[in-house]
Formats: sequence, C-alpha cells, structure tokens
Amino acid sequence: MGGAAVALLAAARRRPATPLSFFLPRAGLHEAATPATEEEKGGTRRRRSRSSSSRLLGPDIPDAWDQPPSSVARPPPPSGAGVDYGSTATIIDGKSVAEDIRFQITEEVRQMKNAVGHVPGLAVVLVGNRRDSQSYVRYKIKGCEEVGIKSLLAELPGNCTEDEVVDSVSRFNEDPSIHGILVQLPLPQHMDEERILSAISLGKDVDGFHPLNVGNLALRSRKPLFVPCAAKACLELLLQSGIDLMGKHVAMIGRSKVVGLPTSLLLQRHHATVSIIHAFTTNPEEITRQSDIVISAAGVANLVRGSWLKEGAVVIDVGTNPIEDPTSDYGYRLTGDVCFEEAARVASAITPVPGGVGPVTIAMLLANTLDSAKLAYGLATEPHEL
Ligand SMILES: Nc1nc2c(c(=O)[nH]1)N[C@@H](CN(C=O)c1ccc(C(=O)N[C@@H](CCC(=O)O)C(=O)O)cc1)CN2
Repeated sequence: MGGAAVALLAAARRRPATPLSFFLPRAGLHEAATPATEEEKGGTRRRRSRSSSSRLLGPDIPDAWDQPPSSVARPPPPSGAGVDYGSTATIIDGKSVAEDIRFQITEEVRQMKNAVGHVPGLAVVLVGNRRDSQSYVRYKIKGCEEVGIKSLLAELPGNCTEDEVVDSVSRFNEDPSIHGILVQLPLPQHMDEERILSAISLGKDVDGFHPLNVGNLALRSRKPLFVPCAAKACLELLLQSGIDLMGKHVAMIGRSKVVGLPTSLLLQRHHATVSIIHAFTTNPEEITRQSDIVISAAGVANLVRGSWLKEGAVVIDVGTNPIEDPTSDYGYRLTGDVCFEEAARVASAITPVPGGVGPVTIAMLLANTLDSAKLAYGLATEPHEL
C-alpha cells in the first residue's frame, strides 16, 4: 500500500479531535432517530464493527445529537450576541407557498373526480402516543380534508408488535382506494423501522423512504417514484425564492433519512456542491461560513449562530424544537435550529419556524398522494419532474 493511502487510512481511523457533538447540548429533536442505548453502544457496536461489511460501510453509530424529543432544547443565546452586519433578510413565507400548492392540488383533485369518479386516498399509520407525532398526523389529515383527498388513520398502541404494524401497512397496500401510505416516524425503539418501511408498496410510498425510492434518488440515471416531502419542501422554497442551485455550495446540517440524506441527494441532482455536516463533523462553522446556502435539520435549537454564516447566505431551517417559554400557554414554544435574530442580520433570505419548511412539507405530501393517484388512474405515465 502506498504511503499516501496509509496516511489516509490512519487519518480516517483517528477519532475526530473536536466533533460537533462536543459543542452540542443534549437537546430535543423533532425528527430524532432513536438514540443508541448504553448496551447498544458497547455491545452491538463492537459486534458490528467486527463484521467485514461494517469495516467498509462504516460503523453504525447514531449521531450524538439525536435525542428523545421529550426533552426541552437549550434556550436562545443572550440577545446582542453574534455578528451584526446590519442587513435584513427576506423572510421566505412557507405558509403562503403551501397555500398556493394546496390551491392547485384542490383544483386537480376536482378534475380527477370529474374524469374518473375517484379522489386520491392517503393512509396514515401512527404507532404510540407521542404528542409531536400526533400533531403532525393531525396536520396531514387536515391538509387532506382541505384539498379533497380521502384519508384513513390507523392508530396502534406503542406496545404493539412489529407484525401488527406490517399487517396494517399490508391492508392499505391491498386497498385500491388508497394511493399513499405513510408510517409516522419515529417508531417505538423496539421496532425495525427498515422492515416496516419496506413493507409499503413502492407505488404507494408517498414519504419516499422505501429503500428502492431512496436508491433511485441517489442514482442520477434513475427516477424515484416519490421524493421525501421535507426534501421537496426545501427545494421548492429555494426555487420559488429564485435561487439558482447549479454550482452553489450548500451546507446540509443533518443526514437523517427524513431530511438530511434525501435533501443532499436532491440538491446534487440540481448540480449543487453539497457538504454534509453531522454530529461528528469537526469544523461545522468553517463549512457553513463558506456556504452560499445553509439547510439545517439537526434538531438542536439555536445551533446555527449568525457567526456561522457568510454574508448574503440563504438559510433554510428545518428544525422544530420545543424551548421553554413561561409566557406561552403550553409553557414552551417551537424554535428552529437557527438563531433567527442573528441569522436574519447576516443572511439574504431565511425561513422562519414556525411557518417555513413545515407547512410546505405537508403540502408536498398531498402533492405526492395526488401524483400517486394520477399514476394509478392512468392520468399520468411518469412521476412528477424532479
Ligand atoms: N413519516 C414521516 N415521519 C416524519 C416526517 C415525515 O416527513 N414523514 N417528518 C417529521 C415530522 N413532520 C411530518 O411528519 C412535520 C414536522 C413539522 C411540521 C410543521 O408543519 N411544523 C410547523 C410547526 C409545528 C407546530 O406549530 O406544531 C412549522 O414549521 O410551521 C410538519 C410536519 C418527522 N416525522
């Protein structure tokens, strides 16, 4: 083996000196993957790292910033901290973008009903009683009602078996009035998420999390049937804001299946240069400061400070983190991953939380469900253009 290759291997084996997780509080997440238990950290990880596939594919270590969403995220930094360039960013209004999309979908659903006598149908599988998941499912069902899509909800207790969830998915797979099926994430820890998501018929996988849809998104020569809704929402907000992606440097913070991974793949299809920042990245601030666009889906309140941004950068905040707020009725309020007050002084455009990516994510789910129904009724021959 050549000297350079040896040096590279040695560098890859070294633990990062100051991983991002070192700087992070143990904070609440809205899209958290389930964290590894202590047993998993010691046992499973050691066992996995001995197999030849993990040597080449990398050890299966969860990102350290993934925490249960029940905890309360860190409070905002003291006002006045950070960089003040005195500029004012355009606020990208996700609510109004979502409203326009819903308006168009309503019209297309009406036309479908006239043409074939059917409307699209969405089935939602909700396991357990997480408050945040229950809210998101409510938004999805309300969105369906608004545009005329039929919706069915299967609610299962948190202690049900994996087989019961798969059975529920299978029943919806067989139902011709259902064109889209989604399983609300995260699932309880004892369940094999991969197995459950793979049970969804490819043609009804409106969340786009089926391994084949993800694989096809990753291969530029292929087209997935469905692209994950949050990734589509980020792209829609950027494109509608007139931002040209070709050759742009994008810092994608987070690499989850729900947001970070599919968004980074979609951005590459749009010819952006993408840096993926995760909990073990040693120099996140340096990377974001060099980026034209910063998209954050870490699930850590106020992680991205004004000083992390290049002047004029575009900021898309996917985080939805609860932070304590005694003035609110519920004792908490939602905030993004980005310290909005600071970032808005540096960025040229920024999405707020709430009212940014979230509502567009729901609208994209409705759009995917409509596309699926169009394919099923022969009103389209191809999935929507990426
Ligand atoms: N099966 C899936 N599970 C999860 C997904 C997903 O796309 N598919 N994404 C997230 C949660 N999520 C949708 O499920 C989601 C999160 C947030 C919002 C939203 O509209 N947020 C609002 C604020 C919320 C509030 O006020 O309560 C906003 O940002 O304005 C929509 C959907 C994880 N799980």
